[in-house]
Amino acid sequence: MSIAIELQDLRVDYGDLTAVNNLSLTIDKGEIYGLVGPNGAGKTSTLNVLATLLVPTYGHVRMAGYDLDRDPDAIRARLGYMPDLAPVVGNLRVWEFLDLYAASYGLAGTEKSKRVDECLELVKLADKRDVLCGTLSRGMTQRVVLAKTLLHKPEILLLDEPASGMDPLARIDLKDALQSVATTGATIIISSHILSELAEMATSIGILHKGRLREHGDVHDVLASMEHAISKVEIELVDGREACRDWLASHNLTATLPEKQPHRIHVELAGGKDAQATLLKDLVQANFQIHGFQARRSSLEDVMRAISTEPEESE
Ligand SMILES: Nc1ncnc2c1ncn2[C@@H]1O[C@H](COP(=O)(O)OP(=O)(O)OP(=O)(O)O)[C@@H](O)[C@H]1O
Repeated sequence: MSIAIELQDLRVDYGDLTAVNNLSLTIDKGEIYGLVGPNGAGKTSTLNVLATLLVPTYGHVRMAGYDLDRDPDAIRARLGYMPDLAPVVGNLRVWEFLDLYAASYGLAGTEKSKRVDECLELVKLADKRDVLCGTLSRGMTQRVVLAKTLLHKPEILLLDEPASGMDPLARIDLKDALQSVATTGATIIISSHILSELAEMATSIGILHKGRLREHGDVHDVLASMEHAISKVEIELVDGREACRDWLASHNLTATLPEKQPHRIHVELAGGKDAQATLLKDLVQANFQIHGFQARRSSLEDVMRAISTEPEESE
């Protein structure tokens, strides 16, 4: 598979603040890559560099076969960028809005109207062709802007928080639209601060925290690689739930007591299977009557939280 985007040691400083810190990654052609991180992680700064809107402090960027520092115009011509909350013109019909932009890309006549219709098909909005942009829902508006971003057949699409504020159904429509765009061979980067939102759409993810890439790869591989770092267990006791909670607290383990399950305790552990086995052994030795001990799968948000609370790496 050929590489669409390559970053080497990308760094973005704003004065004393390092927003992106030696970021290196490669993204294959046709991938939907999710860049995820909490607020301030450096996602927008990274996307702004890729969109050629921000000159990095240092680092090497290669996109669509061109070096960013040598051929920014060649990259721009192959790039589609959709910022968060991109505007539409409310009193234009969907096709008119797209037609306007298609003309600005130099398309004319039947070629122009054909491309407008193709893009509407790609984002699954052909039936909204004649609707006024101002009457569309947020999810549909985002897809109209996506259609606009596709008009010039970009090889690389950069979408900053495209799903923010969307309800689950609108996210499914966006996911379907992105998947159909990816089948045309385009490479897509989408950013979000919500990992589960991206996991629905992305083929791979990179988790950014304080400008550094903490995990990177296939969504399921990232989860699996984190299983050694954190795990959750559900303990079911015959009785003595509060005493067990106090015992766990005295061993620096945080437990939650689910309200509707009076005999159960949820515990978060630093560590995977070994840590779970040790905990079970210690609980039995401390004479707690264990009725059940079940490891629970870490959610994507657990992974995110674990990464956010990891100690800082030294420079
Ligand atoms: N133009 C700027 N000048 C100074 N600091 C900036 C500038 N832009 C961003 N920052 C800082 O750089 C860090 C990374 O910001 P960035 O917007 O890239 O992160 P983000 O992951 O996109 O966050 P968010 O989801 O909040 O937009 C933050 O601490 C932010 O305050």
